[in-house]
Amino acid sequence: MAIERTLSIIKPDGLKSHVIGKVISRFEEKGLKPVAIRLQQLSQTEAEGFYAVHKARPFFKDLVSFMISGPVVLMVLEGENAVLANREIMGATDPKKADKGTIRADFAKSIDQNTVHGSDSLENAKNEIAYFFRETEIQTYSA
Ligand SMILES: Nc1ncnc2c1ncn2[C@@H]1O[C@H](COP(=O)(O)OP(=O)(O)OP(=O)(O)O)[C@@H](O)[C@H]1O
Repeated sequence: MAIERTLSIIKPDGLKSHVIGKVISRFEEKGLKPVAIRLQQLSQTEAEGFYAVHKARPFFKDLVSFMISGPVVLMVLEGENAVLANREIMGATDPKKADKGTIRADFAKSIDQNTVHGSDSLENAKNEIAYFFRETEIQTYSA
């Protein structure tokens, strides 16, 4: 088992529905430690840059508008197999298809307002963490 870091974002709908604490608890309960946390209003340029891989997708414009519709919580999560573990805790992109007990099944309204983002590979996690955090903003701690 490898200790990894991954980027997690609580999207604007998660803040509007007041589930920041519940979402973070889901991670902590499953052994993913937040080692950096910041509340931030993303600019349009930051959101477009973050989702640049989706630029050609039909939902890109709406995705960017949604991501700047209010502040988000940016987090680095650390733990065993953190990238995959986070994806499992989040559930499928579409909350209607997400397993019961996952964040998206329990808190998300729709595929476009799906409460959380999580890096989908270790390589993307490294890039996404570096997109938002300097190494000095990440503070690790043991049990
Ligand atoms: N068909 C769609 N209609 C509207 N929005 C979509 C659609 N597909 C994806 N999205 C939005 O774009 C985001 C990125 O899509 P992607 O396919 O990378 O999903 P994901 O990896 O599960 O989500 P994320 O990257 O946010 O963790 C999704 O989280 C969702 O908010």
